[in-house]
Amino acid sequence: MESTGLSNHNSGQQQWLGITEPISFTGPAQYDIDKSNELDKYLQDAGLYENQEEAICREQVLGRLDQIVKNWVKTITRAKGFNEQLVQEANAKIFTFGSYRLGVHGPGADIDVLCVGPRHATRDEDFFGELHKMLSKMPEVTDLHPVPGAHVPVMGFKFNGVSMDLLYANLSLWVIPEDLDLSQESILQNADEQSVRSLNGCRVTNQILNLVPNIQKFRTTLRCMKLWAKRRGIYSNVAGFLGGINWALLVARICQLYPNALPNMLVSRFFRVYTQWRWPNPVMLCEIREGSLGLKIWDPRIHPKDKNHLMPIITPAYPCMNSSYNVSSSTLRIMTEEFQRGGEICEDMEAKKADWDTLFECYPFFEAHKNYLQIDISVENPDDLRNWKGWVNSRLRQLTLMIERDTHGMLQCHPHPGDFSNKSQPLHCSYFMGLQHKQGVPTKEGEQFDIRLTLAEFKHSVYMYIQRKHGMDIFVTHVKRRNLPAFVFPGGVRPNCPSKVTRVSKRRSELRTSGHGLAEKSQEGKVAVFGDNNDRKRKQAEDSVDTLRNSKSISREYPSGNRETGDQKSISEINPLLTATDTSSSKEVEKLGIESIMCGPYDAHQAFSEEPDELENDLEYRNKDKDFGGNMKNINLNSRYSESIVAAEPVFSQKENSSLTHIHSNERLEELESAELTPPLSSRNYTPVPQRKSIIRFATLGKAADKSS
Ligand SMILES: Nc1ncnc2c1ncn2[C@@H]1O[C@H](COP(=O)(O)OP(=O)(O)OP(=O)(O)O)[C@@H](O)[C@H]1O
Ligand SMILES: [Mg+2]
Ligand SMILES: [Mg+2]
Repeated sequence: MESTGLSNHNSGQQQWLGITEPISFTGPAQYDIDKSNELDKYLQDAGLYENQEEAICREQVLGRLDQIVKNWVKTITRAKGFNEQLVQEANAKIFTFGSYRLGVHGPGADIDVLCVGPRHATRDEDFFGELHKMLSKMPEVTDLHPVPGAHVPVMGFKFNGVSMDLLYANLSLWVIPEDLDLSQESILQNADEQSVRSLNGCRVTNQILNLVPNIQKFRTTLRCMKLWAKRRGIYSNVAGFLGGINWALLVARICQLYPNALPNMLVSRFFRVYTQWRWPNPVMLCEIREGSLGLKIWDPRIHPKDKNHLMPIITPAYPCMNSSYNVSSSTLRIMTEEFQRGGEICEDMEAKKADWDTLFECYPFFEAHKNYLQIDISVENPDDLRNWKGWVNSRLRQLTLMIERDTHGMLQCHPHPGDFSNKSQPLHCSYFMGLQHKQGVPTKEGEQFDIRLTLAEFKHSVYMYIQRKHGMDIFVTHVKRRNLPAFVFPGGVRPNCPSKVTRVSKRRSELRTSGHGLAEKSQEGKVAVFGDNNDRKRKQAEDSVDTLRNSKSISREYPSGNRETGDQKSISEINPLLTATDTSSSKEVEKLGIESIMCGPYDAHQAFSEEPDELENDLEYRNKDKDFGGNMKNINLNSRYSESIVAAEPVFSQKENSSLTHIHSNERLEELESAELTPPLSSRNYTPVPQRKSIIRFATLGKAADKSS
């Protein structure tokens, strides 16, 4: 049985959850009560909650699905010749997990469901065979899409219009009891790898709910962070950002660290903690247990590959794993900037200089860069589009890694997590990536980057899709901002003038507008965020806690928490490290608190002495685990990539070339210009959209080059 994680330690009168003591037991001030109510309303107005009718529909669908798997298991038990008693006893059961189980799903979200079956109900023959056949005959079931070869095999479909991801765990039990408890470790005994992975989702979701001090506050905060991450373009596991599970774990840890905080406080502490977090120190909700079954757990001290993880967010159920292995240095940098921006806006909100709208502003992706890569894909048959899209989407992360590798990190990629399509071309779809010169590094006179080979290599790897059909094509082009196709803009209409400059983090704007010495500047910026000014604000907030203690006005929606410990003294008491500091400077105290929770057996300096090699690691992982249903042909990609990575010769060249990147050192902001048209290296019968150039050339042409910017 997994531990509930409730700590026996007492801090004053408080029990707490997690691997360290909380940073603060402070409860809400009136400001927090108001702000949390405002946030609730914002989330409701944003349409995040489904209505009663939809909720009932989901429950009915789940009831029907449970009946279906129960019928299925009886059918296959009988067909296998078992006696009537076993047929009667034969049982299968469904469990929900993911955002639906956590209670943070929005209208239209999928329901993640695990079907648990007895030992004689096999995955390949019975689940992906017989059950698939039964579902395919049901009129309520549409879009049935089995992916038996995936890392976590899944059957996707819609049931009465509700999207479902159905996994299967084949247990070693002959009979599945109705009150089966998935939390017990023995459930994993003799289960195959896929079953262990499939069970993991439910076990993790249950543990998260056990490990947060207040589920309702966790839910509201998580809904907020999910909406925020989607608006800021950083919600996507496959693109190298974070997905639902990762956001849930990050929020859950904040809930542990601030057990009495309301959602608005949790949101601001989220940004504060994760801006200061020294990755790759892992975020964990509980200790990583070794367990008794010898299953592989995340441990960079033992497994060299685990050292490559840049932003480890560890799942809390045995066998503990890192849920965010897709994060790269680029996506980590982008997310860190967003955390910084979020933190600054929360502080401005306290000063009444910003509101929730400011925080949730959409990231202006198509205004943020001057240069983009457009990745167009096409098929000949509508049935092929889903597979080809899924495959290419799962490979795009390679492109960013390859470009950054081949330009020695001087060109940075910013992937857009979504896809775009032009209504007039239903068999096409496009992905986009922003390109920018590495921030904070002065460019050299005449510096050029040639990424043609990189693109060719990428396309070559994409074309190795083993299920590739005739007409499945990909075409990559460089586009300047002014030449972006209209279909990427809302309503398919290109805005006449760029939207009002949206709020970026102070750190990012410093990096954009300064030349040399930016790394130091960003450090200064960071200090400033947590400097004197904030201590003053924090003091004000805590003063208002005291004021509230004497106040009778308590909101109905968010009654203020236990305030017995809501003062600075209690923070000092709970954490010996904090007692050594000047308690009048509570922000500094919190900062030390954040530092202290990162120490431990997985300390970054100890565990991560080697330079990570994301690309090699990722390719090896993908190649082996076939995480997107299709297989790659068996060629040794890894050794080839490793050679490129270690190559002493720079990949970029100084000589004149029709497809080079020129970045002149005396320009602060690079301007990129399309090259003369050169035939594409591998365009395979695809007709490019006019105006775009097939080969990439980047040139700094001075500030006047891009009149549209
Ligand atoms: N990278 C991963 N590592 C571990 N578990 C994962 C991972 N990706 C998905 N899962 C499991 O599968 C569940 C469902 O994944 P899904 O992508 O549907 O996200 P979700 O949490 O349900 O959020 P969403 O609202 O986006 O659907 C997760 O909650 C998690 O338990
Ligand atoms: Mg889901
Ligand atoms: Mg899902």
